[in-house]
Amino acid sequence: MDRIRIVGGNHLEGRIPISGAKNAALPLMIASLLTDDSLTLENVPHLADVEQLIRILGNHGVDYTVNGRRERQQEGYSRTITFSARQIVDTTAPYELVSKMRASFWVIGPLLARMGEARVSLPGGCAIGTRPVDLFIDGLQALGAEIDVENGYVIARAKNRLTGNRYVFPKVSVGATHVLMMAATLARGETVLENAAREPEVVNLAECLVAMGARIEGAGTSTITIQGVEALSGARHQVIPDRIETGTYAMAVAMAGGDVVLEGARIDLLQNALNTLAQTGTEISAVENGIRVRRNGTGIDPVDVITEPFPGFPTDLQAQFMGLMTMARGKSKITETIFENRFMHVQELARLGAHITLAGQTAIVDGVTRLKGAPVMATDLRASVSLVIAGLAAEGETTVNRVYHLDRGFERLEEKLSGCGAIIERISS
Ligand SMILES: CC(=O)N[C@H]1[C@@H](OP(=O)(O)OP(=O)(O)OC[C@H]2O[C@@H](n3ccc(=O)[nH]c3=O)[C@H](O)[C@@H]2O)O[C@H](CO)[C@@H](O)[C@@H]1O
Ligand SMILES: C=C(OP(=O)(O)O)C(=O)O
Repeated sequence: MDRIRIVGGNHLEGRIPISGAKNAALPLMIASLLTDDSLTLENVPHLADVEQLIRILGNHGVDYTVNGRRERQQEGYSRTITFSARQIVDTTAPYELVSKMRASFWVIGPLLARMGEARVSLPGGCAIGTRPVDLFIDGLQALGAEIDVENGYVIARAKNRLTGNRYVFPKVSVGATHVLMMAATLARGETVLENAAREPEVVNLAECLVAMGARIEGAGTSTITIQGVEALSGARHQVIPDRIETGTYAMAVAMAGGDVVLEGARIDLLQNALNTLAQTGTEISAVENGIRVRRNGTGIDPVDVITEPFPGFPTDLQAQFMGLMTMARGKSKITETIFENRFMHVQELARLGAHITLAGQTAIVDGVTRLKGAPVMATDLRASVSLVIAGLAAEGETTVNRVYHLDRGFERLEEKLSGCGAIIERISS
């Protein structure tokens, strides 16, 4: 199993290219199931989750070409991939595939809308908490689907096409918003989704669906209106830059000190997190085609955060921000409201010398003046990168084990950081 070895202490100076967003690419790839035409996606990140979803879509009959070639490209950052679901050969998404990646449950929306049936394994829990699907089921039922849950599978049928309806989400769900929006594009009549997620990834998906011929208004607000159409066509669409990768490297610069331009990053995608980072004493400015992040010689001021749906502070940056706060000049409170078990990095940060106590959904971080390198274990995607951030400022050597978590969501992390002067390498074994 690969490990990442870091020797802390170097400032970061230079440029880091920001990749396409994992959390936008995955639903966009799934949207290819809605049409028998080709969907070309530009700026698709080269990540384990993307490769896994290619396998899952392949099981349904989706073919793909990478930059015009059938084989997967070994070199290069984010790629252009064309997906073609000319024929859906299987409407079942089996446990063996869905259990490997939670987002694959989302195939239920397009399969049901296009084929009138879908049989999709329940995703089950994951390290950061339970991942319920009640809102997906409620919402699809509101569109007229008949749904049974049997033997760990959600079996959905809509033999006479889905029918538009008004659905009010009882709580904000990014995944259920993606799925209901995709399903409603092919439903009969109008669907109004209220209390919908406003995340940039929802907007990116809506724009792609519109390019495919869907009629959608209001994406990015909490009310999305969709007029169903008979069929969707192919399109060419670009994945937005990854706001979580952007925030992660911004926090890495804040932690290690230095001056880095995040190339291709967009401030509007993570205004709240950048405002929070600015309060720590980090300088953030817009530059041509990117964001400049600087912290030189000043200490890190403590700032409290509460994770919230967009436009609030994202749960996917909570662990990284906690990594930064471990060396702040005082106490900060970090409250997680989205997932019930997203604090597994606390124990590992403590191994590096961090002082953190947990009180329910809040972590109280008492900043220390130095961290010391140690072997640590990645427990989930964002937790693992918080350990990398801490390792960049820790004295001596930190080894992050179970790097496959990082490979789900960070393209060429060690190359991007070492390109800015960090001592970081992957040790393959
Ligand atoms: C609102 C929010 O911040 N969503 C995050 C969530 O999206 P993801 O789509 O994974 O999760 P949801 O947005 O659906 O979940 C938000 C909340 O709703 C609950 N829920 C969800 C579906 C359901 O049927 N029933 C239910 O109760 C979840 O348990 C959670 O507490 O994780 C992603 C990966 O970390 C993040 O990128 C998203 O920003
Ligand atoms: C936890 C994440 O992904 P997933 O929801 O696919 O597990 C994430 O992107 O931080």
